[in-house]
Amino acid sequence: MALAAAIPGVILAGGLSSRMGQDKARIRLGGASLLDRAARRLRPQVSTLAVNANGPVLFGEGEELPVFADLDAARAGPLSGVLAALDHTRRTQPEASHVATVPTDSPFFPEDLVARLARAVDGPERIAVARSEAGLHPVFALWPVALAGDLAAWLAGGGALRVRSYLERHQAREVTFPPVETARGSFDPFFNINTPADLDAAENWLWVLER
Ligand SMILES: Nc1nc2c(ncn2[C@@H]2O[C@H](COP(=O)(O)OP(=O)(O)OP(=O)(O)O)[C@@H](O)[C@H]2O)c(=O)[nH]1
Ligand SMILES: [Mg+2]
Repeated sequence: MALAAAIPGVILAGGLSSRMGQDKARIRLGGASLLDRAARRLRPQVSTLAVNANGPVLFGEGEELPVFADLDAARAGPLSGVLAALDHTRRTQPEASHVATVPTDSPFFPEDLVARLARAVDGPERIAVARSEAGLHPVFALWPVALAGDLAAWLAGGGALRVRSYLERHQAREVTFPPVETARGSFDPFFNINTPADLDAAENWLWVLER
């Protein structure tokens, strides 16, 4: 199946950031917020861009984007954001077959993420998800709009909240991405900032990359 060229993108920023202790989307890394960084990186890869968040969103120097919240207050983890993304896409871009999601807290994700995931999609109900040496990265995925009803029923029916369980249920296609090579060694392109220590590590990799 040739995926329609136009794939919308959504940045998932609806979590609680409890390990960081403050909204991760607003945290600054090398002079830009994590949200602005994610937007800058995803923008060239998608047709339109929006943000899933459950509180106020701050666009610093970045482009102002449409924001939509979870459909209910359950805060059932990343799948709540995915469901909201499917609903948003169905309403705003009825012609799109899939929507791409990335989290707000992984500033180094691949610049060919969406293109490579799209090549793995072989049908209108196929999910494609990213993998690297570090493992599976369940929120870096292309989600079929056709699964909106199925995912809503899965969450409402008390289906497992783990994204992995939902990916297994639908036999998602996995696409493996290589490490980022630098003069100081390699690191995972899906490096994820959950804690203040992770932020320090990200500052170091950014410094190395900009050298
Ligand atoms: N919409 C929505 N997104 C969520 C929810 N929980 C997590 N996410 C998103 O899922 C992705 C992975 O989340 P984590 O980094 O594990 O969680 P977090 O809630 O942001 O941070 P912690 O509270 O420290 O776990 C991020 O993009 C989050 O914004 C939720 O209940 N609703
Ligand atoms: Mg995280």
